[in-house]
Amino acid sequence: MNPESIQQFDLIVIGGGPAGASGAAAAGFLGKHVALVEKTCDLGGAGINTGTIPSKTLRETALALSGWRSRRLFGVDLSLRRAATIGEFMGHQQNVIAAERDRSEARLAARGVARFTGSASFVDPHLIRIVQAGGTEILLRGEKILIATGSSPLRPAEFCFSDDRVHDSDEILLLEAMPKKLVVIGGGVIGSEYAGTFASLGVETHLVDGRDTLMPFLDPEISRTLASAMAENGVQFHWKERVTSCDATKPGEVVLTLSSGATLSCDGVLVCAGRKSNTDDLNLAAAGIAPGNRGLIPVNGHYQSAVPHIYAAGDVVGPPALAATGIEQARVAVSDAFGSTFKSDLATLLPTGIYTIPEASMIGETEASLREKGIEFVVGRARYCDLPRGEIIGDQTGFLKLIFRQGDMRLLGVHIIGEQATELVHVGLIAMLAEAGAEIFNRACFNYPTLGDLYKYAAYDALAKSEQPQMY
Ligand SMILES: Cc1cc2nc3c(=O)[nH]c(=O)nc-3n(C[C@H](O)[C@H](O)[C@H](O)COP(=O)(O)OP(=O)(O)OC[C@H]3O[C@@H](n4cnc5c(N)ncnc54)[C@H](O)[C@@H]3O)c2cc1C
Ligand SMILES: NC(=O)c1ccc[n+]([C@@H]2O[C@H](COP(=O)([O-])OP(=O)(O)OC[C@H]3O[C@@H](n4cnc5c(N)ncnc54)[C@H](O)[C@@H]3O)[C@@H](O)[C@H]2O)c1
Repeated sequence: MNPESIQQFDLIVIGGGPAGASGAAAAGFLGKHVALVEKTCDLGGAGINTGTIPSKTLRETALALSGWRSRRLFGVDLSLRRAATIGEFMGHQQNVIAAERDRSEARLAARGVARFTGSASFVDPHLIRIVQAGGTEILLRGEKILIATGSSPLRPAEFCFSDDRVHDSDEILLLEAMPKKLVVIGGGVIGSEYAGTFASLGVETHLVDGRDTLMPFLDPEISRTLASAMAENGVQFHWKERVTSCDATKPGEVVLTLSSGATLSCDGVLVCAGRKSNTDDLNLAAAGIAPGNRGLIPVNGHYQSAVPHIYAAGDVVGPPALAATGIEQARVAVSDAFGSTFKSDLATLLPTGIYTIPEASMIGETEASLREKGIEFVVGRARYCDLPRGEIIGDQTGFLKLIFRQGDMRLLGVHIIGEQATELVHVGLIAMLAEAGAEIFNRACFNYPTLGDLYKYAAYDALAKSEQPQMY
């Protein structure tokens, strides 16, 4: 190819998911000449197309169709009296996805980002080849490069994904009929979220996990409460089990054999057994980058790879592998690449929001992490059902748990399960960023009746306990 036909950019972003789109927009905001290359026709990656947005929308649709939120309201029974159709279940998410893709395109256009469609790979550390659908090739040269190619579901060999009853978390969005009995493999975040969604629709739902604790990174009280709430919602757990074989040779039922020898027959299997980085097609060797385990690209605190002008952000660099964090990582990368102070570091406090039924959320320290560090603490709790707002919405299991440092009562950790947990956590997040303690909740006047008041009562609970210094 004639070198004059190679287009030059200040930044080439590979991947149009949350991380790539945010990095490209940030560089455009800084006045840089930016190209964004996305392999598929649609912007959005797992964030908009196959992960975050569809799964959250399906959950909300399932809650509405099943009348789940109103089933505990005295004298009101809006619970599902007929099976939801697949069309009812899937329709809303398709609209939400389309609207969010349009917003993402518009943001990039507003920042003057040039869009390319095709699969990108390295020719040399500055030169990127794009292969388009018809086989046409385009070459771009970038002063800086941001890799944001995301991740894909792991597909363990024992599952026959070629069968249309066996799905990963991408394919579940292509369901053409509602399963009667679904077995979800993996009680991580994806498996737990989808198990709750399907169970709330009345699908017989089984969850198989090799461990014996639901999401062990959660506060143990939250994890236990979540597991029992999910069981009450109809999820049947099979702990300390792995699938050793998946027989989909017969029509009708798929038969799964578990490590204990037990079998489970079902008409739907959803495998949520982790994810791997999308780096196989990038020809990273030509860039001088050696990926690690599951294809992860090693980076420093500014998301710079071993090759100084090449950055990587989002799922492709590994945990926490969230849309929330990928977006911020890409902004840090772009700031560093162009010497801007716009965003020098990733926030030290990163929330976790889990859209199970019920929701759970956390930020900061756990009791276990504080014990490990030898820091004395006081825990304050407030239950949804002890507040009028909790009573009004009929949330009988929800609670907020605040962890304060003994002595100065500075807030160190927030753990919530219940309605709006993923929103409520932000009150605690801001208090923690402001380095505030229990006193801020004493001073604050919250709307009444609200779930915000949980913070006040949990703080009062902790203040009362702090009179007797000990570890609670
Ligand atoms: C079911 C599910 C639910 C989730 N729920 C949440 C949630 O509630 N909250 C949350 O914060 N996170 C959630 N996540 C995680 C979140 O979706 C990811 O962390 C996020 O999408 C990662 O963004 P990314 O930009 O790094 O990668 P991706 O979103 O994976 O995007 C990468 C893009 O790069 C493109 N690409 C790959 N290779 C190439 C190439 N060679 N050339 C050009 N383009 C390429 C891909 O086509 C893709 O569009 C969820 C994930 C799943 C699967
Ligand atoms: N709300 C959110 O923030 C959100 C929602 C969904 C996904 N995500 C992101 O998606 C990523 C991946 O999630 P995931 O749930 O697929 O993976 P994961 O690694 O979190 O969980 C996988 C689970 O599957 C189990 N497992 C694996 N193989 C198994 C087997 N053969 N038999 C039985 N159990 C098995 C593991 O014990 C584990 O509990 C996470 O990193 C998370 O960051 C985030």
